[in-house]
Amino acid sequence: MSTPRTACILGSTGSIGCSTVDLMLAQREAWQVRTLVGGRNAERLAEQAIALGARLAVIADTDAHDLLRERLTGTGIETACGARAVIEAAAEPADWTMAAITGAVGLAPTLAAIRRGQSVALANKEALVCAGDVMLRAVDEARATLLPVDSEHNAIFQSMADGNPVEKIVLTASGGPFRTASRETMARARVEDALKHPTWTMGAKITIDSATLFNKGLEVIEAARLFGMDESRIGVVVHPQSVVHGFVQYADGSVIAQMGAPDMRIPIAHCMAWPGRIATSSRRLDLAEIGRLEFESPDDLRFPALRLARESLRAGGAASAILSAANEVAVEAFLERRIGFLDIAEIVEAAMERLGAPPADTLEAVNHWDTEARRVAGEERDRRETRRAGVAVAS
Ligand SMILES: NC(=O)C1=CN([C@@H]2O[C@H](COP(=O)(O)OP(=O)(O)OC[C@H]3O[C@@H](n4cnc5c(N)ncnc54)[C@H](OP(=O)(O)O)[C@@H]3O)[C@@H](O)[C@H]2O)C=CC1
Ligand SMILES: CC(=O)[C@@H](O)[C@H](O)COP(=O)(O)O
Ligand SMILES: [Mn+2]
Repeated sequence: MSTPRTACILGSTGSIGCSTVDLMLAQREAWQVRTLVGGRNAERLAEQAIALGARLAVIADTDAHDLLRERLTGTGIETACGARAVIEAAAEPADWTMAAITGAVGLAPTLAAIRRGQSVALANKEALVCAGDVMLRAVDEARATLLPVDSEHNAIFQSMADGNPVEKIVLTASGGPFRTASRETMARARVEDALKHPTWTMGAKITIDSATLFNKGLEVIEAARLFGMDESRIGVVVHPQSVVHGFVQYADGSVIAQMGAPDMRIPIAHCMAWPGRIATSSRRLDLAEIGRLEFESPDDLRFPALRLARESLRAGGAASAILSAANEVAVEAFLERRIGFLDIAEIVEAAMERLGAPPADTLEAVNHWDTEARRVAGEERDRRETRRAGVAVAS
């Protein structure tokens, strides 16, 4: 029997994290999970640490540490808490790390994992969007291997297997819950409506991003960074069934696509086994049962996110970091019912207009513009929230 590979899961308590834990439990003899990191969910983190026999469980929220310690008393599993402990945990030796913390807060731990120079399976797209140059430089310097978890990027990665020059890549988008909705319906959309993703089950932030199409915008930026391609060679097509995840077009006109059931355990398993493959119990595709695969162009008027993402790539510098940070602020405010659904893209556009595309080739600069974007987006959010409250009182 071969020696188990050691692993660390950042964001183990979330949607991607739980799928990764499932796969690791199904392959117990092949993996030794050393470190698990969660945000607030101490109960789930403790259960996972016990089930996997982890050595260390770290929780970002210091208020949740007592509960984590209590649940792990007598198990021999060490615990720690706070942002610094999360980064230190990510820097602990591990052959393979899953980076699945949501948002720019995942950047520092993901960079810490990259810097120790092993394999990092990247789900946390916001980190690559906000700090592309910094992250890719760190990958080169540490000779780390970055494996794309995001279903579309994993599909492209799998479809590029023959190493020939690529003419164009295409990412598919489900279109989200408002694919066929009118702008008026979208203006009135409630949190519950926006969280009804048609095909995937995911965390709240990415589910709202799918509804605005900012997820696809972030993914265009993610693809530009991962595959070193200009945005003009990265297409997006709406595909409501989420069966085809990405296409690669070659100079001879051939198009290679990857398909699979909409289940993240498939791309995660690909990253765990790469360059080999492992078995999963994920549902197999029955194309005759599905019957039809549809494709259509995205509507840029109802969904400005793709245009904004492309503008940010063309502008360069911190523009994509500003877009992503402002989007994080706006999505959080929408989930808290402080702003309307259409306000999300308007807040992002306003932050981009106000801050432009300043240089951002160091981590300090990225962090600075991330903070600035959150401040400016916060002002835009507050203005809109006040206006909404005024309208509500008047009516
Ligand atoms: N879900 C999916 O199918 C896909 C997700 N992705 C990307 O993967 C990432 C994760 O998504 P998803 O799993 O859906 O999100 P979830 O919200 O389900 O999970 C996020 C994880 O991050 C943890 N977390 C939050 N804040 C912190 C923090 N400050 N420090 C440490 N950990 C923290 C959460 O902990 P806790 O829950 O304990 O608070 C949780 O474990 C996102 O970037 C998303 O865009 C990409 C493709 C598909
Ligand atoms: C599973 C995955 O990779 C998500 O990023 C998914 O793509 C979201 O669905 P949308 O296509 O609706 O953005
Ligand atoms: Mn995706």
